[in-house]
Amino acid sequence: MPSLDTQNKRKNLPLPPGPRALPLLGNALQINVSQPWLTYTAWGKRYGGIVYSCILGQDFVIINDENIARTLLDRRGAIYSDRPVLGANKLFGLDFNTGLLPYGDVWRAHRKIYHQTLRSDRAALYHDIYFRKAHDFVQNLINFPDDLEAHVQTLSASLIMAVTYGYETQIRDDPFVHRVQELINIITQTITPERSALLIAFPFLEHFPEWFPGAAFKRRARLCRDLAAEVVERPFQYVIEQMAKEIAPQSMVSDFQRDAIARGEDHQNEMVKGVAATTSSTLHVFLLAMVLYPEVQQRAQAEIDAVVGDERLPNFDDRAALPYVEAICREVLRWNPVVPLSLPHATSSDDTFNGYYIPKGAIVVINAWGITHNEIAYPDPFQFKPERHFTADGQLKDDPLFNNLGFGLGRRICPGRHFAERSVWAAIVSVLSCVRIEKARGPDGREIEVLPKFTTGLAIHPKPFQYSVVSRSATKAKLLRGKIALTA
Ligand code: HEM
Repeated sequence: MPSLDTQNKRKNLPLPPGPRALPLLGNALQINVSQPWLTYTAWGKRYGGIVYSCILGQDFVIINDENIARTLLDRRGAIYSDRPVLGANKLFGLDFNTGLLPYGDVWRAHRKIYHQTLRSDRAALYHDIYFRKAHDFVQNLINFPDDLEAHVQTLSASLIMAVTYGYETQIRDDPFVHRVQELINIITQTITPERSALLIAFPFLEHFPEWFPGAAFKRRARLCRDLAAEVVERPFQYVIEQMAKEIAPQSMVSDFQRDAIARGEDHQNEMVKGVAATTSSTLHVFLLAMVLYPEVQQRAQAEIDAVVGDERLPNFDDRAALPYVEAICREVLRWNPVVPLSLPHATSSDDTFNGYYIPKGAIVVINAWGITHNEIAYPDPFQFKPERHFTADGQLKDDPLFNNLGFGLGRRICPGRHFAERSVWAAIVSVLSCVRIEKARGPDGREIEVLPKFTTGLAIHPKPFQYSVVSRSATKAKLLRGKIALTA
């Protein structure tokens, strides 16, 4: 049942179709809370590309169709670029985060910084760093194959720390990487729009004491606030101290601080926080796919061997000559988008679309998972098939990685996508070039089957699975360890 406000304002226009709602609760009980994208995909099949639902009085518009998503978010950006005001953001000390800011001047100032430091030509300046970290990652995989989760986290957090703050993390077990990861786990598992609808509906929950039964989220909130303050402030202070001593290496923060000082502006600390989860989860998905699809791995390795040979490691100059590796990167984002419902958008004014009324303040959910699992656009959607990204005459489709729906849409599209797609490509091509990822074998010598299972939340990643890592070439292993020069 729509909120009273919505009912009063919609005049004669219907809301988009959707499931019948219960009084007060709305559709709250019909949603699979741990995997809401499954519910939304089922609703999409029944009601179409745009669906209305209501949870505890909060309007939700769910988009299950890429064209509709692009029409509304890309072409009507002035209406569809807000974020829902989620009580949980403030409670968890995350209201500083660009991804959660309302559409307005503060958000614009954040985006300007991202644009200055992460747009395509700037992201290209970090090529050395992407590969240096990718090579550390492959070495970690070879030396400590049981610690996959720690390695993907180290890779993504250390990339971000190096580029953002000029801070070199340890190759393994960096205490700062652990803190960032703790924060990310809380953010991605606790703060979903569906859970936050509870706080919107029952704001008094915020005031329950921490010891109150059922108020466990308040304890997590306090932990999250402390972590967020630490993760944001500590590295920023590090840069400021290094700058004062005139020994700060080049980084996004130091560059930006120098510019800001030159322009006489206040110092700002609005850099990348809490985004490491997406890059690491993407690599996690890639490794899972390689264990499950050895024939895909073999084909990619044959392509790399033919182009790169055994005497050097791949670099960005090889990219155009490796279309199958490119298709693997696209398929990783399609097969299991790590932010399955993107980040929720919200409408900042009323709108009409195809004769439907879209209320102001509605939470707009892009069901990226549902769209990339549509059987018509992607036959056999659960199969990992890089071949689907080629045209019938064998050309890679004109659909570059940085445009992938997995990076969101419209004015809130991921500003880190150029950085992310380059660092993910560097890691994927380095892994494929140097090692084979295989199923692990049990004591009887038989392969251990892998059944893909995922965590839940705003950003998801595969649950631990068993695999083994086999070095493909002694020369490349030496190149990785830096014993011989890295390029031919
Ligand atoms: C494979 C890696 C990544 C994926 C799949 C990804 C995906 C996304 C998605 C789906 C959104 C929401 C877009 C929308 O609302 O329509 C987003 C937003 C965002 N991403 Fe990424 N991202 C990745 C890496 C990064 C990196 C490396 C950075 C920064 C260095 C970054 C910074 C951000 C920021 C700041 C936002 C919020 C933008 C806003 O609200 O205006 N992301 N990302």
